[in-house]
Amino acid sequence: MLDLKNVRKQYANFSLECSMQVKRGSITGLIGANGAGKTSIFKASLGLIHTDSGEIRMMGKTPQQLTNEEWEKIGVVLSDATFPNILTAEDVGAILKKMYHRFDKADFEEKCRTFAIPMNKKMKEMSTGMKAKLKILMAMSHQAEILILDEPTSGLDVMAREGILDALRAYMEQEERAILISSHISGDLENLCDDLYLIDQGKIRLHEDTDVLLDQYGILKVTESEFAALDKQYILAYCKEDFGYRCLTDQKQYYMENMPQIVIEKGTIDEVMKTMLKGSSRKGVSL
Ligand SMILES: Nc1ncnc2c1ncn2[C@@H]1O[C@H](COP(=O)(O)OP(=O)(O)OP(=O)(O)O)[C@@H](O)[C@H]1O
Repeated sequence: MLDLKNVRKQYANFSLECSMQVKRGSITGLIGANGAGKTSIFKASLGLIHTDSGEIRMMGKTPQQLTNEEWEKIGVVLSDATFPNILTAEDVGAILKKMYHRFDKADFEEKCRTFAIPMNKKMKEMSTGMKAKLKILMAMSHQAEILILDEPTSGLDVMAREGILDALRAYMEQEERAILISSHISGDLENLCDDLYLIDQGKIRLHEDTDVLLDQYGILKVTESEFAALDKQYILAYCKEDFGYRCLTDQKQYYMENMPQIVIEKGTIDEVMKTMLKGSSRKGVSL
């Protein structure tokens, strides 16, 4: 559905180098710290920024080759793009109806009610959460085949976030759809996505099925002497801690069977990220 191959973009102090895939029928998550390059990937995928090299294919075409009809099949949330803030949700609905053949007004209004978005309040008078929800509903309002959602849950409280995640799951009930979503709230992605990409300083550091990540990845917490004796063949990254070393493995079972004395914690996304990112920093060393 969306394919990025060796895409490169050089800014003065930042270099993006990325390959990734979003498949039909799946939700792909992109996770990374502030400034890691998430928005740049979203903008490149939509042809909104020029890239220096590499291939980008959205539904088999470059962004420039997409027809208006094909653009209608893409629903987008970008943090710095929205309608003028003097418009109300009702005005937005009227505009979307003109823009998209497949805009479903009744469904849009129903969802606005469900998510407590007032129809007649100007966007500039709405809360941050209301505006965030409205942007997601806009992206979902025209039966798009792929949703490109850059930090859509940012600014939402727990209940609103859960509601939106449920709406995204319901959106995926129709086959052949796909979602690319970024978030810095790893719990959101852990519970929603089929596969995850971890990006750091413009590079994809890890790509894994979420189930595999949660089942097979683990964090080994070892003392200095345990670390010295550790069989490191399945250690992906490690970093120094006060107690010794924190090591990331994608073969938790191997260490549980062969070194039962070692403390092994579940590989939550936060733990995996922390170890991968620290492992490349001054404090630790990547293998
Ligand atoms: N137009 C630009 N000119 C120069 N540098 C840019 C430009 N746009 C982005 N950058 C740089 O590219 C890097 C990645 O930015 P990007 O917005 O893609 O990160 P991000 O992961 O989305 O961050 P955040 O989570 O804070 O939104 C940053 O260092 C940013 O300063």
